[in-house]
Amino acid sequence: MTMSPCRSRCFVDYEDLHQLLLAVQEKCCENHSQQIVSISLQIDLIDPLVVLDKFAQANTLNFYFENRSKGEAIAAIDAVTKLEITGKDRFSKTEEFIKDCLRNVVNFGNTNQSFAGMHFFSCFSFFDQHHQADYPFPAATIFLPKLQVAVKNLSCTLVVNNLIHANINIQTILRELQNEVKTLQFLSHYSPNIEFSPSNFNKSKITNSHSFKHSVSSALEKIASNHLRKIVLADALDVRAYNCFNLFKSLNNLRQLHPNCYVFSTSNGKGQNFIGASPERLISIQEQQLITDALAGSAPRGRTRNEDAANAKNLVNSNKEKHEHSLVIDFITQRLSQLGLFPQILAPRLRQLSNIQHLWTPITAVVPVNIHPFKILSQLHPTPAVAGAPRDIACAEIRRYENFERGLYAAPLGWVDGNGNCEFIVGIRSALIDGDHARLYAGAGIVAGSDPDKEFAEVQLKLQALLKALV
Ligand SMILES: C=C(O[C@@H]1C=C(C(=O)O)C=C[C@H]1O)C(=O)O
Repeated sequence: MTMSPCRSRCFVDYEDLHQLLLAVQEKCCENHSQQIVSISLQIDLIDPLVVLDKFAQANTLNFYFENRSKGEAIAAIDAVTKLEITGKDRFSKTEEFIKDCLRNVVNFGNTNQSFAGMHFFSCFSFFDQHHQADYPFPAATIFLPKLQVAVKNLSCTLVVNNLIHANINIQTILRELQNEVKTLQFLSHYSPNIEFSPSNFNKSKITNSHSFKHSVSSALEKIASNHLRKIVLADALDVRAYNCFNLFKSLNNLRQLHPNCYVFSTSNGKGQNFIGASPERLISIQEQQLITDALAGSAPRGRTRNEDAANAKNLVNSNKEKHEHSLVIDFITQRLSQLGLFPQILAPRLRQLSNIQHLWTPITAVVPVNIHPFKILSQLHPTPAVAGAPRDIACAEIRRYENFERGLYAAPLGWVDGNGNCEFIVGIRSALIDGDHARLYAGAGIVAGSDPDKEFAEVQLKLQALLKALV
């Protein structure tokens, strides 16, 4: 038995792996079938963003997810298998896809590590059908990556997934793994030196300020006539830069400027990326413990400590903001209860970000093993934090008021493993990047008492914070 020391922490028993792959292939030949072999290895600490930069190609599906305050980051590169679909049953179809893959897997290596084993990466659009025919992402994408590097609590895990069948060359798989491990070993010594040099750009508005405020006033009339209680209206900003946007640089800026947000990026394999820094967790499940955020009601951060405290106090005491917030809590608890869960509402608190602060109420529940995370996603998305109430009426009105496709904006995006652990966030404060062009998105919740000027200012505040990170 040969042990190949490839780095200080990573030992791959290539002989054992070779035997396993041959045995799996033999079975595949007998049954005329395919099988996934998922190899998990502990490796030296490496920045997953550096991995994304090194391995991501414009023509592959890639995913990046980082939560600095939790000490977690994941890069997922290229797909072993994927599903891209549209339509109402997109959540149940993606659930079936995962279940099919899980029936067909053999694990190898260090499976007790955090983020070991198969993880699926997924993004959805806000609506299940696009009105813009050439919108570059499907309504649902899910993929199992070929290569995944994840960090949690300063420990780093490499997962390499392979599809084994009769015609695959096992030697090639082993050689590729050796090369990947070698490349990662080299990258672990690499510390990116990213200069912050804003590039030249031109901005153009999708909605002018007058028409956004007009939409808010019109929505307020509908709220006054009881047609609606809340609607979230978004604005988009188009930016054309002198050079192509640098994904790596933008993500690095985002994680530095918004250290307590989820920084994310997902690609469509055709050259477009959807990226952002979102404060809003849709669901996170760890060993059946679910946590979700009711996040709605906002105020800017103050320029001084006193101003900041005054803004926070006004926010916490505002009946209008509290009403906007409670609509989200009510919806989430109702939906979780309909699934047979028993939601617990934790104490309300403030979520203070670098530029803005929000009312925030975490809600927890225990998830029975027979309820898949995607069932919960399909129940919760979209919450009144990004759509409104009643939900269906709000969604129909959003289509009427907004003159652009929301696409992946304000929709679920995240990962799920084979044991029902997952983390999905809401893709707000986000941008669609296409070469030298970016479309930035942000919105604000409108309820009785909203002021069109203030709502417009809130959206601009969010857009400017994003723009600062991108260029
Ligand atoms: C819709 C967005 O944010 C949502 C709207 C908020 C509000 O209006 O107070 C607060 C948090 C989010 O739920 C966005 O940032 O695009």
